[in-house]
Amino acid sequence: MNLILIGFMGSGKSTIGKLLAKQLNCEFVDTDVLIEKKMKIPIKKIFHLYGEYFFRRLERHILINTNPKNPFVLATGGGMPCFKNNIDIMKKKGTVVYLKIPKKHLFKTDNKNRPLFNKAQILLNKRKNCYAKADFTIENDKIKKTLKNIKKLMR
Ligand SMILES: Nc1ncnc2c1ncn2[C@@H]1O[C@H](COP(=O)(O)OP(=O)(O)OP(=O)(O)O)[C@@H](O)[C@H]1O
Ligand SMILES: O=C(O)C1=C[C@@H](O)[C@@H](O)[C@H](O)C1
Ligand SMILES: [Mg+2]
Repeated sequence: MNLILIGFMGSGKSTIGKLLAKQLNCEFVDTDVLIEKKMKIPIKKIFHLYGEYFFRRLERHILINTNPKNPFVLATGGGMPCFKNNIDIMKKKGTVVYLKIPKKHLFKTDNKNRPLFNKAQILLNKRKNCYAKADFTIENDKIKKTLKNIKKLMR
């Protein structure tokens, strides 16, 4: 089973994705990491130099062209599912899980390297409907519990 984690910036997609892949013994792919490797500069700089639309197109290209041969866990960028029909592409590639940040954690994480964080509340409202298209929603309160809950979905 392929798992695709979506959710707002700082919701834990990369953290949970990495741990989950280890526990499930499958491949872990993080689209933000792939983009930084491809461009050889941090995401913040990509936004600064080329703008958001460039980044979104690059993200979509990475999504379409990332097709691991083995079962995988894919951690995505926070805005990826909400651009064009990316969410439909994701749902064709695997089971999409929306990692929801509990209200008490929202805005507490270190987000200085996330270029869009200053408009976080507006963005979150805009993206709610898109995130709701995921196959499942899991609240990421405690890491251990989140991992357990995601694994339950796979039984
Ligand atoms: N359940 C949790 N409880 C407390 N801290 C958490 C939890 N899940 C993740 N974190 C922490 O929150 C921070 C953000 O997590 P992470 O980088 O995995 O988010 P992300 O969804 O990948 O963000 P982005 O969209 O910007 O890539 C990290 O410092 C991580 O250790
Ligand atoms: O929510 C967003 O739009 C983003 C989240 C991060 O994962 C990165 O993809 C980038 O900082 C943009
Ligand atoms: Mg991440």
